[in-house]
Amino acid sequence: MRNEYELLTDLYQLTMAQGYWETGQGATQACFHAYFRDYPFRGGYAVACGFDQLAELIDDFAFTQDDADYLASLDAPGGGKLFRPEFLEYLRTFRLRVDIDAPAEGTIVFPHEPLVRVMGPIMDCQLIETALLNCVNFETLIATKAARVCLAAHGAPVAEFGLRRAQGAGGGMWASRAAVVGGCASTSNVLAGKRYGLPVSGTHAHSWVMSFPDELSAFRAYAQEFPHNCVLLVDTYNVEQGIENAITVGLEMRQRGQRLAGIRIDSGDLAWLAKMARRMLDAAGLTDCGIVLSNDLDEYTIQSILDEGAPVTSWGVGTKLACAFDQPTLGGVYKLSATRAPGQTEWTDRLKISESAAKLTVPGVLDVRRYYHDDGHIAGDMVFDMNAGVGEREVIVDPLDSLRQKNLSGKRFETLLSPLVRNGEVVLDQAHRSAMEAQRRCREGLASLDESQKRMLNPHTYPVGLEYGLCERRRALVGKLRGIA
Ligand SMILES: Nc1ncnc2c1ncn2[C@@H]1O[C@H](COP(=O)(O)OP(=O)(O)OP(=O)(O)O)[C@@H](O)[C@H]1O
Ligand SMILES: O=P(O)(O)OC[C@H]1O[C@H](OP(=O)(O)OP(=O)(O)O)[C@H](O)[C@@H]1O
Ligand SMILES: O=C(O)c1cccnc1
Repeated sequence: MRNEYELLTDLYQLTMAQGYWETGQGATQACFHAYFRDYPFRGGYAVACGFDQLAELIDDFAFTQDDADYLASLDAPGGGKLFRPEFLEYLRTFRLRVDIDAPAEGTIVFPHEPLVRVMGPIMDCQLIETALLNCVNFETLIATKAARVCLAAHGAPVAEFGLRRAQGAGGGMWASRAAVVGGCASTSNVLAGKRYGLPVSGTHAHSWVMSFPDELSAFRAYAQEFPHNCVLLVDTYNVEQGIENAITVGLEMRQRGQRLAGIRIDSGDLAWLAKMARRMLDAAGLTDCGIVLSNDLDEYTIQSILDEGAPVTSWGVGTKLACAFDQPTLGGVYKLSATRAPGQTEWTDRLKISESAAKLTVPGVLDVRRYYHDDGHIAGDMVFDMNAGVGEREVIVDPLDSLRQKNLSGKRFETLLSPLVRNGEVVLDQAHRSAMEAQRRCREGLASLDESQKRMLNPHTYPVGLEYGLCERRRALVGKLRGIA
């Protein structure tokens, strides 16, 4: 079945499109940027994600006769039809003509810098706005949550278990992929594994144990069936008794030349129980049997359990990861920053002024330079206008407080945005769209952050600023628009 992404939008995008088409305004070239304003989860970074989905959206974007028939059926509130038949006829042959640039998935990103740049006829740019924000906002949020959870786990593998609690099937699919981009070693979501090439993993449920006359026979049956990846859930009735039964089965497996891979504890005081389990397993000689913990975990409970010295081999994290439990949205926006009349070469700055400094937009056709210290840690991000370039003094100015400035001259840098779509065609090859490749990039990106930016409590704020000349230009434009310059 087609995804029908062309209709996965707010109605006003389509009514504006008809207006643009009718007035001839639709041919005006526009530049939009998607960005977010606040660090998710009160953290110190975010993990860019959702661009594979965005590429799929662009690939599939076409209005069918069925779409046109549906739109033709919509009544205008005051009477008559909402859409003109000539416009719907135009949509039938419409092809997107946008250029889209974004950082590679898995790149570490920060508030107030462009996460996606879209350029093309203004009508085209707006027709994709809602669906673009839908996938980039959600996936960036979940990839960031996953990175936080995995950092808290200190390298022990985290399996994503959230599908059953995710926000619908679509949310579950994207959450599983984004969780792996953010660092999860695997997902329990089989369709996501198939569709996105993610490692899948799993243990067994309490129902397996409950369906047998007793726990020991349930464990024995499971070990017979899955001798190569046997993780036994020990908390169906009594954890201590469950561990003893697992030990019995583990020793039987050893006699057959097999290994009990682990036990899973899914309730109670997980730190206390994990320590008890380790003592019992070691005393029985099963020192190579791992301990998997699950049950309503997130980065905070994982940190607390590890702070208590719990000997944990791996983690299963579901609900609080797949639903971004403590912050359900990233709040990313999509703002017009420049326009160009048909046939012209020069871009005209566009600015939205708001009483709140945080909501003042940035004009121009923007990109980001990421500067590095000699030791490989990142030093600061500069938002600059691609057409104006960067002045000789590589100074960034905090967009919310112009007194805060930082000189980045002489440091090594890279530019973050790279081509994803050109003239409506996806140009990023499949290899660069892989979730596992994005996971590697995310790991490297997290290693380039200072520890102070990764801590959970009041992390250090990373310097992101406007290039000095761009900041001055914005200041002048604000004055002009307010009639004070
Ligand atoms: N040592 C620990 N430190 C911090 N948090 C913990 C620790 N052990 C367990 N937790 C967390 O405490 C919460 C306990 O939740 P809850 O009371 O629902 O668990 P439970 O008693 O096992 O019941 P249920 O069977 O319904 O899951 C979970 O979020 C779990 O992750
Ligand atoms: O706790 P999460 O992070 O969401 O991880 C997934 C949970 O899903 C399963 O429980 P189940 O759905 O059977 O419910 P339960 O809470 O009663 O264990 C599993 O045993 C985990 O506890
Ligand atoms: O495989 C598991 O252990 C699993 C999968 C989904 C949810 N809870 C646990």
